[in-house]
Amino acid sequence: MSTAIEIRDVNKQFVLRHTRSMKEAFVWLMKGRKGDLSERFHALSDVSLTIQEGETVALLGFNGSGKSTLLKHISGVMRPDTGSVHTRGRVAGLIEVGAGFHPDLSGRDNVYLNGAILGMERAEIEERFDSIVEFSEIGQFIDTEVKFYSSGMYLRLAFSVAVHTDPEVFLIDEILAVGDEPFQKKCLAKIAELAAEGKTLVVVSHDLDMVARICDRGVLLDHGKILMDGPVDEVVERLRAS
Ligand SMILES: Nc1ncnc2c1ncn2[C@@H]1O[C@H](COP(=O)(O)OP(=O)(O)OP(=O)(O)O)[C@@H](O)[C@H]1O
Repeated sequence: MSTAIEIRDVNKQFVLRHTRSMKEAFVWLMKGRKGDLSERFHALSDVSLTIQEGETVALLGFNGSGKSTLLKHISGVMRPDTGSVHTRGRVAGLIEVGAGFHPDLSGRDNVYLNGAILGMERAEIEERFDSIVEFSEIGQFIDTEVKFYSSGMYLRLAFSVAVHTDPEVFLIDEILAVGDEPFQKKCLAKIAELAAEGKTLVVVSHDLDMVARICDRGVLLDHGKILMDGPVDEVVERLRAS
């Protein structure tokens, strides 16, 4: 089995910009701009994680623990300040609803745009177009500009494009929550199918029962650090106990 995702010593800081009073800014200027008006915040601290091909991994933790930030590093939309992230094979991420979609274009044009962003050739998209639309159940709305879509409709199309790219690594953040129940079930069945085919999955969700069903391994994050890494049931139990 080979490595699908290799994360080594990743650190990521964000700058927290506070609103300052005129007085504070004046004092800061008078002191010769010493010190920093902004504060730095460690979103990820020395995170190392190796995920093998075919593993199904849940990133778990309380709000703000760094799960989405870590997933964005794996997808490549964020880069670490220090450390490295390597992935192998085609990566498709469902991280933010509507990301990679252009609001003024129709669903049809966005399938081509999003498919290209996810690394598909035009001929591949053409070949899979009908199947993408069928899975999404968008129907006649495929020729409507996506700015008129509901968040559930966005999700349907984005999920459908992503699974049709035939990714080796599939990343999913919370967003399934915006789909209605029948579509969520359909997505979960599709995700289980991908896992059974040996694809690598990394999932972020607060739905602990759902992740325990679809993932084997759990990684618990706390204040940007990995606190526990092991069988998903044990990690879920630890999270529930904390
Ligand atoms: N672009 C950004 N700029 C500044 N701070 C950010 C940015 N992105 C995330 N953060 C901060 O980093 C921390 C970790 O955020 P992240 O979204 O990774 O947490 P999470 O574990 O996914 O949380 P949740 O369960 O609420 O989705 C949070 O405190 C968040 O405010």
